[in-house]
This record gives sequence, structure tokens and C-alpha cells, in this order.
Amino acid sequence: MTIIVDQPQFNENGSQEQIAKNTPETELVLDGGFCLPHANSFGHNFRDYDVESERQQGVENFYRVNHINQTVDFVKKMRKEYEKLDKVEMSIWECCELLNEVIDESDPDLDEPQIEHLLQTAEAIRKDYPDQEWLHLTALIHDLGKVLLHPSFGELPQWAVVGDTFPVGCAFDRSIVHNKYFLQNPDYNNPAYNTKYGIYSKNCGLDNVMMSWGHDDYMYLVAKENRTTLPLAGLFIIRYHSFYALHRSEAYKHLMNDKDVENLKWLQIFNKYDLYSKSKVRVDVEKVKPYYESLINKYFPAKLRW
Ligand SMILES: O[C@H]1[C@H](O)[C@@H](O)[C@H](O)[C@@H](O)[C@H]1O
Ligand SMILES: [Fe+2]
Ligand SMILES: [Fe+2]
Repeated sequence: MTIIVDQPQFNENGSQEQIAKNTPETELVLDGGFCLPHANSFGHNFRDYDVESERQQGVENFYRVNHINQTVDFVKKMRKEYEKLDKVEMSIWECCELLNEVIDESDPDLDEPQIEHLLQTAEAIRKDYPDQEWLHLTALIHDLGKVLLHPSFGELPQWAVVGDTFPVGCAFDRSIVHNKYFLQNPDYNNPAYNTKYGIYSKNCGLDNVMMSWGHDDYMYLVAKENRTTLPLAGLFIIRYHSFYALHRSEAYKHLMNDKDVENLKWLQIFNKYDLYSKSKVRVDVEKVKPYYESLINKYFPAKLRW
């Protein structure tokens, strides 16, 4: 079975000029034959959060704590702290290597070190979209924000770093994984935050929405502030790749603007590779390293502030 993706349309509305400037010139090549596995490495469907498995309990407990603690106040506090980018100075590749030690407790489909996941995603997307080098690099770095788990970044708990993300400041959608635990979130009963729009307005644009704090928003911040030359679609992928309620369940669409709608098409392509490339088959790191190093040099400074 192969994944069929619709070809995104980039030239149909008023924001055409900006999009044209910020997305790569080459035409998007349709699916090149990436095989969708029938099951994850544990023999279950991907993203089945209820099936009894060796990871189920740990993952559910992760979401319980995550849903109770991700509040408007918490997100504001974290943004302020990490905006400083005063923790570490290092290159993109050094960060990939740091992730060697990181395992994601929220993931029912993978218990391999994170560097494997980065390379598996990037290599899978590279096969199907050989000319979109910005997409290969986006895939390589999309989860680097998980470095927040590391002692030199404050060793944040898993619930403040990984897992699916969702907006805070408006009602939590029912499609969010293990949503029953939101009942214990203090924002759940706050009338300023628990309506459809909450503190936001119709089509205000995701840029104006506060997402639960974690590796997506952090890595977006790092890439932007260190002046990456990645296209906006790449930054959008990094920032919202864990927002499954939007890109899979179509919740919160009322908060999107036209630009978000365009970028979402790329995110939906990316997601197939992010999710279904997870496996026990390891990538030969040394073999692929020179290729990714050349992309890093092209789109990022040698050292970044984290
Ligand atoms: O457990 C996973 C993992 O943390 C991923 O990095 C994230 O992007 C997903 O949304 C989440 O479900
Ligand atoms: Fe992620
Ligand atoms: Fe990922």
C-alpha cells in the first residue's frame, strides 16, 4: 500500500505572493511509494492509545499529568523562560547527538532513541521527495526540541516536552488523546478559557494562538531566532507537527487564517512520514551524516543559541 497525498495548491488566494516567496520553487512531487506499515513495532495499530500493550499504561499516565498541568499560565511562564535562548550554544548536529540519550514516554509506537526517529523520518521523506531538500532538513530537526528533557536545559519533565499539543486559552477539544483528564485542569472551569474561542477570535491565525508548551514550539523558536533560511512551510511543520487535533481530526480550524490553510497541506504530507516511518530498522548514521551536514550548513548558522 502506498500513501496517496493530494498535491497542495499554493497559488489560489491573496496570500499568493508571500507563499510563493517562502516555499521552494520546485513542483511538489506526488507520493513516491513510501510503504505504509500495517502495524507498529509492537504489533498494534499506530496511535492506538487504548489497546493493551507494554506501553499503554505509561503513555496514559503521561497524558494524565500533561493534561492537568498545561495551562495558560504555565505556557506563558515557559515561553518567557525559553525565549531567552541562554541555555546552551551548539550546532544542529550536536543537538541530534544529544538526542541519542532521549526516549519519549508519550509515544505508543516507538521506544528507540530519538536520533533514530529523526533519521528514519528524514530518510523516508527524502526517498519520496528527492528534490525538496528543505523538507529533508525539516524532518531531521522537527523533534530536536526534545532536548528540553536534557539536564543542561533544565531537565523538564516529559509532560512539558513531548506528546500531542493543543491550544490553551480556549475549550479543549474532545478529539484530543485521553481528553477525560482535562477535567482536572484548572483552566477547564475558567469561563475566560473554556468556550469555543476563549481568548481568541475567528480566523485569528495560529501564530496568535498559545499551544501547550513542548518540543514543537521550542524548536520553532530556536530555528526562527537563529535566523534559519528554511521556508515558512518548514517552520510551520516544526511548530504544529504534534497538533493532531488539527491535522488529523480537523478541530480548531476556526482559528486558522489563509496562510495556515496553505501550510497545513505540507504538514499533512510530513505527518505520514513522521508517524509511519517509526520502526526498529536503524539508519546508518555515519553514512547519511555528510548529506545532512551539508543541508544544515546551508540553512543554519554553525552554532545556534538554545
Ligand atoms: O508521542 C508523540 C511524540 O512525542 C512526538 O514527537 C509528537 O510529535 C507526537 O505528537 C506525539 O504523539
Ligand atoms: Fe514530535
Ligand atoms: Fe517525530
